Amino acid sequence: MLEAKNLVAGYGALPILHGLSLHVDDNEYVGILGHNGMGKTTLMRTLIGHITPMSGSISLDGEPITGAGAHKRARMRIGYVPQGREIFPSLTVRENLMMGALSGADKRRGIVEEVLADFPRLERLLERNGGALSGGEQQLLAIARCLCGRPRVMLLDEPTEGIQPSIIDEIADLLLAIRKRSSMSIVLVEQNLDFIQALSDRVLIIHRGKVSRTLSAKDLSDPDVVNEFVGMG
Ligand SMILES: Nc1ncnc2c1ncn2[C@@H]1O[C@H](COP(=O)(O)OP(=O)(O)OP(=O)(O)O)[C@@H](O)[C@H]1O
Repeated sequence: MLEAKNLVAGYGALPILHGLSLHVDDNEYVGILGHNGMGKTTLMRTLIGHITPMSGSISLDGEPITGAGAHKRARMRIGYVPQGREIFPSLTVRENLMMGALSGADKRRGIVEEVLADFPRLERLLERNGGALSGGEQQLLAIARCLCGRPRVMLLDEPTEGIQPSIIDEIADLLLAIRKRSSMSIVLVEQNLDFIQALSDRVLIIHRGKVSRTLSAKDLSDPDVVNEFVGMG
């Protein structure tokens, strides 16, 4: 459904991705692992349209979207939850969610309420400013805001970074429940091996700007594999 072919992308004249290809099917959750600085965030920013690749192509259902900006991609229902969350700190939780609904393709009334049904912790905080939430609550808000745009594919960049374990479990349970009842796909960049293993159908190892290997979630239980290909074990 989402397909990237031979992406070369980076900053200025310096490529960070060196011919990276990947595809994500409907309802598939694909994890991405790699050392710091290997280009995981650069990949996400290229997929969402913040970075225009120097060469290569990106398509959604066969339609080329390589040159389309982030707003068009949101309308095409590619959602992005960036590393560091980037919620609006001076807007309330409710207003943050309304912004997410506005940027998406589906402008139906009631979307915010539908999404909130999965986020009881946020329902209690609706009138609080985003900046006054804990890190974990902000992460939940960033995911909920993205879901308000009704994404077909959600790009999630290190959602567990700096988050308390109970909220990490909530996020994992929520994403697994969504997979059961919708066809949404996820591309998940993550350093937390337990989390990526719990959620991913396949895990791509990124090394020097390319996919160097594809692992099954089961492979991640093998410390030798993890040491060899990820160096995090
Ligand atoms: N705005 C920028 N301008 C120039 N170089 C950048 C910029 N952002 C990132 N880089 C460089 O691109 C390389 C890849 O960075 P990227 O953030 O994609 O890596 P990453 O795999 O996501 O790492 P991390 O796990 O640390 O977030 C790094 O060497 C980084 O210094």
